[in-house]
Amino acid sequence: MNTRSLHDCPAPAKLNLFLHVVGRRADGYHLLQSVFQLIDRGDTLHFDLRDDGRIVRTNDVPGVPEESDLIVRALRRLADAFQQRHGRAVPGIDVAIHKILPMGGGLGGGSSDAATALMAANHLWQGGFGDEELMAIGLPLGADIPFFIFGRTAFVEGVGEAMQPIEGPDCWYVVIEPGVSVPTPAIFTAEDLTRDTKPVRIADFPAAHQLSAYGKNDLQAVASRLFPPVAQAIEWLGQYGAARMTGSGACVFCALPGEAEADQVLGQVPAHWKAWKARSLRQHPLKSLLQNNEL
Ligand SMILES: C[C@@](CO)(OP(=O)(O)O)[C@H](O)COP(=O)(O)OP(=O)(O)OC[C@H]1O[C@@H](n2ccc(N)nc2=O)[C@H](O)[C@@H]1O
Ligand SMILES: Nc1ncnc2c1ncn2[C@@H]1O[C@H](COP(=O)(O)OP(=O)(O)O)[C@@H](O)[C@H]1O
Repeated sequence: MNTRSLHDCPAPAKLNLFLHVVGRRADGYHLLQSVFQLIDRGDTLHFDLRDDGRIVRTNDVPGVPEESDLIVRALRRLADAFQQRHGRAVPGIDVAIHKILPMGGGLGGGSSDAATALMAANHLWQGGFGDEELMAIGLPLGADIPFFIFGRTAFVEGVGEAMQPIEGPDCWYVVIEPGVSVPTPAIFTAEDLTRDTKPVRIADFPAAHQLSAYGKNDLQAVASRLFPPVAQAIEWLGQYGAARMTGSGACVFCALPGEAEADQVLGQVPAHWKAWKARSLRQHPLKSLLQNNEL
């Protein structure tokens, strides 16, 4: 295995099969309950060691300056932790990103990129940090980062820090990108957001194959009001099953039992929406690749 580079590292998207707002913390942050499901579509990252200690993003990402990129910010935090633990600076790293996930899509793209960067750089730098440590480094930058490092279908509580593995569905999804970018703060500050859904327990969940239709997304009504294309996509996709929004939007998904059924729905999607299919994943593909030394 090449010890100086890791190329073609996957940063998969997630879907929130349901997302309940069950309360609010004293600091204004909302307490959530959600099932997070990984899917086999995502960004791809490439890493090469440097020898000058610098952390460099080597390509442009429209709308995301290098300094504010979650990848770069996460790697800086990892470099600080490395310095503290090992008493020396990191070697540095180049990161190239091939971005296909939409921003403000509720697919967790930025968080997944950051999680992949933390896992890959920890490997290349031989940082020796465990998953729990990487999760703690990532959490202040994005609530979804710990989930991507956890890397399995999970029941997530709190503000994204409490996770339990669960058995997820084995199915296909059709996902519509309604063409708008939803800013998460606008949803959480809305007056009409309901914040009092009764907490659920894993014991309440239906069988795994029915999980994609369980519960609801409490952020959906507000997002639909503020961004009408979200409501239109949910209504259209609802012809084919339980269609709902992921995260704070804007993307909308519907579970289908197989690829053929997903292809059938995709063939009908109106031309003004971008849409695609993806399969549910049981495990984060980068974790499997690193564990099996396959990169
Ligand atoms: C709701 C989720 C579900 O996955 O949405 P997506 O980002 O995936 O769409 C996440 O928890 C999003 O968490 P995160 O990605 O950290 O949100 P940010 O954009 O940093 O949060 C922006 C703002 O939303 C509010 N916020 C966020 C998360 C939360 N549990 N309660 C909140 O009240 C806060 O005011 C915060 O300052
Ligand atoms: N590497 C990155 N990829 C995507 N977005 C990023 C990245 N770094 C920072 N961001 C910022 O995070 C915001 C949320 O992006 P993203 O995580 O893709 O959406 P969501 O949280 O809705 O799933 C973007 O609008 C962007 O400004």
